[in-house]
Amino acid sequence: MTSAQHLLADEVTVGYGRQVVLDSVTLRIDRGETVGLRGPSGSGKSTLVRVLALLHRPDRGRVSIDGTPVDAARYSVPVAVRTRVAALFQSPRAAADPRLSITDLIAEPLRATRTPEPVVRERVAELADLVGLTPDLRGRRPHAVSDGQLQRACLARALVHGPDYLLCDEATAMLDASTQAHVAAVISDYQRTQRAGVLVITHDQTLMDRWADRIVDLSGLV
Ligand SMILES: Nc1ncnc2c1ncn2[C@@H]1O[C@H](COP(=O)(O)OP(=O)(O)OP(=O)(O)O)[C@@H](O)[C@H]1O
Repeated sequence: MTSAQHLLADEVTVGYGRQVVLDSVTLRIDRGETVGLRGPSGSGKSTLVRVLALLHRPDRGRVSIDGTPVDAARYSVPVAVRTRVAALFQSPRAAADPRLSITDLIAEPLRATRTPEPVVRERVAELADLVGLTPDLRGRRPHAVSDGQLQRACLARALVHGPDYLLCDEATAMLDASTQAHVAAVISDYQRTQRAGVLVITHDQTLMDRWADRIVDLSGLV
């Protein structure tokens, strides 16, 4: 019997105060596929991403990774499990610590899991190359690079542990056309070569149609 290879939100319910945002929603992302998630503004797409990324614990229901249920929030989950899932959000400035250099930003998740420093340096250089960050940019801090360059760094950081699942929440929305195309291409290549499962949220219907293997509508997931 082959083991399950999917990231699953299973009958997940989330409310903020009295507002129920997700009501028993089930969504499955298989390894090797790109799922597009759409739904009206405010329908809970970002909330579902935070639940799947183990950043928000649902009120009911659960997330499972490759068939193993995850019942705790991110930092109570063992490293080997939580590093299987990474997320990339719309605003790199909100996600990046302004005190860190681009290199340290990418390295942060590796250092947090006590990776030996020579391995950190090698992996950061490899990923910075992959996302197109030239060496002159790597010592700069976030205020000294563009949004597009910072989002490339956030993508490198998201990939640094080699996640099996990557969640992209409007990750290319703030980027100019050429950076958007490059970031999307890096994610697609990663998805193919690592057989990763990818979730994409974008308001750009053309990009969604091109990128996703299948598209699910959040309003149809209850
Ligand atoms: N931390 C929070 N506290 C209170 N309410 C929240 C919080 N986060 C989201 N909400 C509310 O939950 C609802 C769903 O928000 P969410 O961002 O998940 O939707 P979305 O589908 O991603 O929207 P959009 O397409 O506009 O980004 C909205 O009404 C929002 O105001």
